[in-house]
Amino acid sequence: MSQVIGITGGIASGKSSVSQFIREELGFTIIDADIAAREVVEPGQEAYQEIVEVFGTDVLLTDTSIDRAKLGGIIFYDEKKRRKLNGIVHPAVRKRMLQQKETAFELGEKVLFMDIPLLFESKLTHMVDKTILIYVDERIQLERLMKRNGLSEVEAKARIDSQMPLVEKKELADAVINNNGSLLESQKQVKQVLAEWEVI
Ligand SMILES: CC(C)(COP(=O)(O)OP(=O)(O)OC[C@H]1O[C@@H](n2cnc3c(N)ncnc32)[C@H](O)[C@@H]1O)[C@@H](O)C(=O)NCCC(=O)NCCS
Ligand SMILES: Nc1ncnc2c1ncn2[C@@H]1O[C@H](COP(=O)(O)OP(=O)(O)OP(=O)(O)O)[C@@H](O)[C@H]1O
Repeated sequence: MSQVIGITGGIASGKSSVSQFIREELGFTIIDADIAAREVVEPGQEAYQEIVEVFGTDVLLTDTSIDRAKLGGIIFYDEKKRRKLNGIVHPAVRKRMLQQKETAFELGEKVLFMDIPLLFESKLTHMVDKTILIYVDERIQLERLMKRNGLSEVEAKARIDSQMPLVEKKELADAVINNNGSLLESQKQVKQVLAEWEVI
């Protein structure tokens, strides 16, 4: 029987690092919502035009692509605008991910993973059979986010605060990977969970 496992977490909690391990070391397909969200806003795509209509040409770079830093600087500080952007981008992302899932299953894959940051916030659990949460304490999340994106504490905090707290997500997930430690320790936990679920 085919199965979809959802990987979720918070911004900079380690989803991509864990997904990379599952793809490269364990050999599974990962469908990534962040990548889909980039593709559907490329010039010429449906969501692109809507973003320009709502947010104006101010959020475009000179090559006409979306200025992600600028758009982020708007929507992470304004819930109304964030909802507006989500309303434009999320339906297109869901559609794209479902197409990718169909293709993978048609190619004979039995288990695949979807990396969806806003799985619980957007109530997308119906898209997956089981959920794995990549958890970190908020202090570590803040530090890793500031470092990776070169953000100030205020900027990083605004991004974290735009999401459901990871302690709340813990209650909703089928399995929790504690990524406070090294990546190797997290990889061990992932293998343990997948072995318990008889996926590997
Ligand atoms: C605001 C945008 C332009 C900023 O782009 P940027 O390249 O800086 O960030 P990136 O897309 O890589 O996202 C990084 C992380 O930010 C968080 N995040 C992104 N969008 C949102 C959102 N609307 N609400 C809460 N958290 C978000 C996620 O944890 C995501 O993994 C971009 O994130 C975006 O278009 N967001 C709306 C679509 C969306 O919700 N994407 C997330 C999953 S579908
Ligand atoms: N166990 C770890 N130890 C040290 N650094 C880590 C660990 N896990 C992840 N990181 C680092 O923390 C940052 C965030 O990790 P990653 O990009 O995997 O998170 P993410 O959840 O995919 O983030 P986002 O949703 O924002 O794209 C990266 O710079 C990554 O190298």
